[in-house]
Amino acid sequence: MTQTVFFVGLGLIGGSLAMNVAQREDCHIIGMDPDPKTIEMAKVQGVIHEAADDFEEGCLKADILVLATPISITIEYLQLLNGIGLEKPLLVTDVSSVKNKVLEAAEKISNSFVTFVGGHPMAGSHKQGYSAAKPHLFENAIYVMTPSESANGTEAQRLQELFSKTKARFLTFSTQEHDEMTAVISHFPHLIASSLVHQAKEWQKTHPFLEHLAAGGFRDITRIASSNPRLWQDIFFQNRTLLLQMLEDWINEMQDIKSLLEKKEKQSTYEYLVQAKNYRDGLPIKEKGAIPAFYDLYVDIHDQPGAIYKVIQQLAEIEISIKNIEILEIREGITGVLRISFSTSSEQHQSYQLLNGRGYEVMIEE
Ligand SMILES: NC(=O)c1ccc[n+]([C@@H]2O[C@H](COP(=O)([O-])OP(=O)(O)OC[C@H]3O[C@@H](n4cnc5c(N)ncnc54)[C@H](O)[C@@H]3O)[C@@H](O)[C@H]2O)c1
Ligand SMILES: O=C(O)C(=O)C[C@]1(C(=O)O)C=C[C@@H](O)C=C1
Repeated sequence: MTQTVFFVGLGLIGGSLAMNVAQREDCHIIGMDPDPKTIEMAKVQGVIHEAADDFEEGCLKADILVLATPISITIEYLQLLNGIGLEKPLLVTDVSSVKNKVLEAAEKISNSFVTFVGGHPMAGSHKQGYSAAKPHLFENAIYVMTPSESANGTEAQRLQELFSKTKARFLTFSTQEHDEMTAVISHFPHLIASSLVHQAKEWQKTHPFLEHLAAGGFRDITRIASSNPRLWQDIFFQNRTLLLQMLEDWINEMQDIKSLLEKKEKQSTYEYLVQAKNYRDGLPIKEKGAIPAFYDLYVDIHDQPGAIYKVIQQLAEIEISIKNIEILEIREGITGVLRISFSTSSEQHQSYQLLNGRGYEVMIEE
């Protein structure tokens, strides 16, 4: 049976989800977005079948509503649902990175046709808008569901089925649990990344060459500071209480590290680093089903035309398929590092043997 899905907000997340739903044959998709170019692109690509200019108009036609707008706007839309004269059930979900106020607004909906199940696909990018959307964005990512009081397991199940093409892994948490965990592993790190960039900017005033050294580690740790500032302002203020608490903990921790350095406590400093390394190395990056099982190989290459092609060609000759390839650092005329990811450890080791044997500088991250 065909169901009508109404996407409000077709940016990075809404666009990527809609691309997955569009692969199904049982869905009619309506899209709404204030950006006319977005609507045009989504229509041309067959990601939406129809555009709506009005929220109410779309809701009246829909069986499922997906709110993929900035969080404060999502809350405003939820508040509008009471005033809409629905004549059939409407399953509502969102994609917000912080859940407490969204659920609060959803619990206030008295319209008996509406059931709300919160959602948060835990993958994204520092890019924004429909042009950055891609159907495989959520492959192997965790997709958190936060059902409201009135939802039974069936509705969450229905959404999982709707988004099954994403190949995400669905888990259910309470909003509190969700917001605490995302504060630690997503929102607070973002705040720190932005602060590190500010620190570098300050030091550049007295060290003009500094920006040219900002490669490798600095780039890795601050990539997310290039994200959409409006979106993150919203996230920080939606999760403000927890972030304030984490800042307190962080300041205390920085005081402890400062004291280790002041007192020249080399052994304790070493142990601090070892403990961090052990915890990070133990994160379930290679665990099947959690985050994708990638086996990485690092190959030094020279910044010369065809250098990357040559490496790939040699792997293709022995029929090794590459899952992902990334240039980590490449500066004019200097050696760069190619990170090649494979699906299996055996492909990783075979590639190591081959390239190492042919004189490449190769490293495996175990
Ligand atoms: N960016 C990420 O990494 C990420 C990851 C997971 C979840 N999220 C959540 O997804 C949501 C959207 O973020 P995004 O990254 O897709 O942002 P985005 O800027 O790429 O997309 C937002 C879209 O909403 C549209 N929009 C703005 N106001 C609107 C309105 N009044 N009505 C309808 N559409 C409107 C915009 O035109 C844009 O297309 C946020 O709630 C965010 O917390 C973001
Ligand atoms: O990859 C990124 O750029 C992200 O910041 C993605 C990220 C994250 O912190 O992991 C950011 C916010 C979302 O709510 C979910 C995912």
